[in-house]
Amino acid sequence: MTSLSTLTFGQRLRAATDLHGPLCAGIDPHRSLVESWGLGYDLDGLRIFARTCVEAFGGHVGVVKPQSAFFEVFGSAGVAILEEAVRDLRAAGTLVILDAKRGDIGTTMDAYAEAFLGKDAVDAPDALTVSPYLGYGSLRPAIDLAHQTGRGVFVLALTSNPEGPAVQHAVRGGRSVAGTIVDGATADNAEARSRGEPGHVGLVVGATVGSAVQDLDLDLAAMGGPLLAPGVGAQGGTGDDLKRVFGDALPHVLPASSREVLSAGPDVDALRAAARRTSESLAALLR
Ligand SMILES: O=c1ccn([C@@H]2O[C@H](COP(=O)(O)O)[C@@H](O)[C@H]2O)c(=O)[nH]1
Repeated sequence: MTSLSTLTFGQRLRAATDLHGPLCAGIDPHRSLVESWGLGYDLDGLRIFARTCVEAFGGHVGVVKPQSAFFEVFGSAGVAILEEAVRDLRAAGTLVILDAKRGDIGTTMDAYAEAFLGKDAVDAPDALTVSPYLGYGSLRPAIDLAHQTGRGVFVLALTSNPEGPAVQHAVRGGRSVAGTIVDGATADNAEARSRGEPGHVGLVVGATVGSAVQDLDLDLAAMGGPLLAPGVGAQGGTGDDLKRVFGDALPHVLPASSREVLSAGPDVDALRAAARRTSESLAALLR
């Protein structure tokens, strides 16, 4: 039997979603959520919140996306809790996309890549979200290192927030900014695509972006990598929105939902059941 660690990120992601469904469950310990679980908004509360999510999702949900910001708020001790969650989720067989949206000039990007995607990275996730707004090419160290270490990256293309279009829809030389990002990912996934396999470069396209994919003439189905779609649930994105936004790219979509699923906590069984219900209804819609 092939060991999981010899598989590429694209292959592992496909196996995880085939087994557990397409949901990417977020771990976003907002103050209001932590308090609604009856916990203090402090290190002890954060630790219990994270461990409860790990117990509910680990081995039961295919993909989990912790939001780094909510752990960084608590300084290095908060980051240690995040690292523990990443380690425990992966040990339970759940893929982890760390939502840290790193992006910088190439030489600094080298260091970010080593920190999160390198072979010696501490408690490294399976994939990292990255921001291309210093230019898609500035992400080269992360894209290449992820490929070498069997990990993935998710590049922001069309984000779910209302401020995104001002930058992402801008056109230069006849191509939108988002279009150049799709083109970059398509090129980086070409080799995997030629082998009929999913690529390791994914894109972030929000469930709330309306007709932008069609308006900007983006061929997401041909991109060859996964499409992480935040905005489902608390931001108003629905299953029908996913259908409208992604069209024939739907089979590649990984819908991400944090607050809506997390609001079923703190009971582990209730949290797990909410994730399972969401995943099942999304699977029926996407496949
Ligand atoms: O375009 C983007 C990119 C990332 N996010 C992140 O996803 C979750 C969404 O949380 P919900 O509670 O389901 O709204 C959060 O961590 C965001 O930072 C996004 O929403 N949109």
